Amino acid sequence: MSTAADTATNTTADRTGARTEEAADVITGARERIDTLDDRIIGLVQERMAISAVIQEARIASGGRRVNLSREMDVLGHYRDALGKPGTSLAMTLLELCRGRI
Ligand SMILES: C=C(O[C@@H]1C=C(C(=O)O)C=C[C@H]1O)C(=O)O
Repeated sequence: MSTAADTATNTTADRTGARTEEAADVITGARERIDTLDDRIIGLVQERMAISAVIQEARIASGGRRVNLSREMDVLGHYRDALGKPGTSLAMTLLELCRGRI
C-alpha cells in the first residue's frame, strides 16, 4: 500500500532522477546553486554585450568597421586556453550575442 509520504518521495525522485531521498536533497540544493550561478552568468553576458556595444559604436562613429577580427581571434584563444575546444564554441556564441552574425 502506498502512503502520502511515498507519493512525496516519488515526486521528488521524479523531479531529480535520484533513487534515494538523500540524493534528491543533494541534487535539489545543488540545482539551486546552479540556478543562482546561471542568473549571474546571464547578467555578466548582458554586461559584456553592453560594453561591446560601446566599443563597436565608437569604432563605427570614427569611420571604422563593427567587427575587428584580430581582437576576436584573441578572445577565441582566451576561451580555448581556459576551457578547451568547447571554450571556442562558447566564445563564438558570446561574440555573436555581442556583435550579431557575420
Ligand atoms: C568589442 C569589440 O568589437 C567587436 C566585438 C568583440 C567582442 O565582443 O569581444 C570583439 C571584436 C570586435 O569584433 C572590440 O573590438 O573589442
